[in-house]
Parts: sequence; C-alpha cells; structure tokens
Amino acid sequence: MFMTNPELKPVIDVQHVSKVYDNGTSGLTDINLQVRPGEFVVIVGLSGAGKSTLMRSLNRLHQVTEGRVLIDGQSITEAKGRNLRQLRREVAMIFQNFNLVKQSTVLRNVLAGRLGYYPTWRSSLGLFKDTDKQRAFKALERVNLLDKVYQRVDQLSGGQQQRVAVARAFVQDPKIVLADEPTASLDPKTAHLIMNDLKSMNQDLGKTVVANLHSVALAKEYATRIVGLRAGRIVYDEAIRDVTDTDLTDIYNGGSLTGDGQ
Ligand SMILES: Nc1ncnc2c1ncn2[C@@H]1O[C@H](COP(=O)(O)OP(=O)(O)OP(=O)(O)O)[C@@H](O)[C@H]1O
Repeated sequence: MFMTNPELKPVIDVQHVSKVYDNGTSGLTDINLQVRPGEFVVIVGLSGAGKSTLMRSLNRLHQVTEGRVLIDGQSITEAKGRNLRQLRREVAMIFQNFNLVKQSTVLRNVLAGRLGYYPTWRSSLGLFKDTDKQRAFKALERVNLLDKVYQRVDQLSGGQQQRVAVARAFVQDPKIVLADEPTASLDPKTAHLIMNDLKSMNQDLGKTVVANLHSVALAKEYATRIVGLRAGRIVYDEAIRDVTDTDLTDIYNGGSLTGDGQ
C-alpha cells in the first residue's frame, strides 16, 4: 500500500492562487495547497465554494488570475506548447458528466487517453499503435466493460459511461487523477464501483487522486485527507484520522470549523 510521506516533494503545489471570472465573480482567493505523491485528497464544501474552479485550475482548464500551480515541480500555469502538453499528460480528469464523445465507440473514447503521447498529425488521423489498443483492452477489462468495446457510448448507462471515463484515465497513465464529482449522477452501488476504481489507481498504481465529493460517507470512506473550501478559501485541511463527524457536518452545513484552516 502507498503511504503519504511528508518528506516527498509535492506532486501538486498550488501557490497563492486566485481566480476571478470575467464577470467579476471571485472563484478562488489565495489558495495554497501541497499534495504529495500517493495522497487521496477529497475536497468538500457547499455548492459554489470553489471546488470545481480549484480542480480546473490544477490542469489549466481554467487560467488562474494570480499565483501558480506546479505539477511535479513545473509550472503548468506558465507552460506553453509541448511543455504544456507533457504536463497535461500527467493529469487525467474524470468529470461528473463523463465528458465522452457519445457518438463514438467505447474503444475510441478510451484511446483518447493516449492522445497526449502522439504528435498532433498522428492524433488527428486517429492512428493508434497496437500497444495502445492493448492498453485500452486491459483498462476496459479492469473496469469490467470488455464486452462493450465496440459499442457506441450513447448506448451505455451512466455508470458504464463513467467507467469508460475511468478506463480512459487508466490508459493515460498519469501521475495525478482529478475527479470532479465523479459519482454525483450515479446510484450508490455504481458510485462505489467508481470510487473503488479510483482507490485502485491510488493504492495499486500509486496515482495521486484529488476528488470533489458531495457525499460525506464516500469522503470518509476513501480520503486520506480532507480539504474544506468555503467562499473560495481553504477553511479546513486534515488527515482523515483527525477528521471528526462534527467537522464534516460543519463543512457541509456551513457551521463553525475546528480544523487547521489557512
Ligand atoms: N464560468 C463562470 N463564470 C462566472 N462565475 C463562475 C463560473 N463558474 C463558477 N463561477 C462562480 O465561482 C464560484 C465557485 O464555483 P464552483 O463551480 O467552483 O463551485 P463548486 O464548489 O464546484 O460548486 P458545486 O458544488 O455546485 O459544483 C461560484 O460563485 C460560481 O458562481
């Protein structure tokens, strides 16, 4: 099992990050957060607290207004061209709405996880190497979807679609997996399947996981560390062994907090 080691260099280093949207809304204010290899961090907070904004700032789906984010010691905030592509390769993302190409097959969607390894001309032609096809089959076996490999994604259930997204993250073979409310639109049993896939990526493959979750029960069950956001600021940050039920209720209900906020 992978254990967090405070001596390790952070794989994600968020330094004084603020994000103001074009319409003037403040999404994040002066966020500082270091995540070390092997952690499973769950971000919690009320709707509108800034969880998705933070997640999207980590892989530069959002451009931050101030500060910077280092991925494995390199600034993704300032990266350009090839360097940005290489850094993005190290960060896979799983979305609440799956973010798949619905008219395309399961296989093609999973192979999309390898695009960051190809030059642009080759990826635009969709010419994938056999080794990558083998990777995709293996990933689909892992999430128990091998029988759907040539099916169109829009013929699958929501839970199956999210498992395709998980397989896509597997084949990307990143250092970091971000999951933005990955179980929000799924039933409890399927939610556990997805969370177990994330746990396996974390514990068996050593990937660092950062997930936004609305469910207190799932946060408690899977996180090694809980970070609480409120109104765009970090107000709570504790290792799971120090997290009490009262803390969690307070974070989710907006009450007073007892953890080490910043
Ligand atoms: N594209 C946008 N333009 C303007 N403001 C935005 C945009 N996206 C988010 N916001 C605002 O930024 C703040 C943080 O939103 P964010 O979506 O990050 O919160 P969240 O914690 O992920 O919420 P939820 O749990 O509802 O998904 C909110 O005030 C929101 O209204």
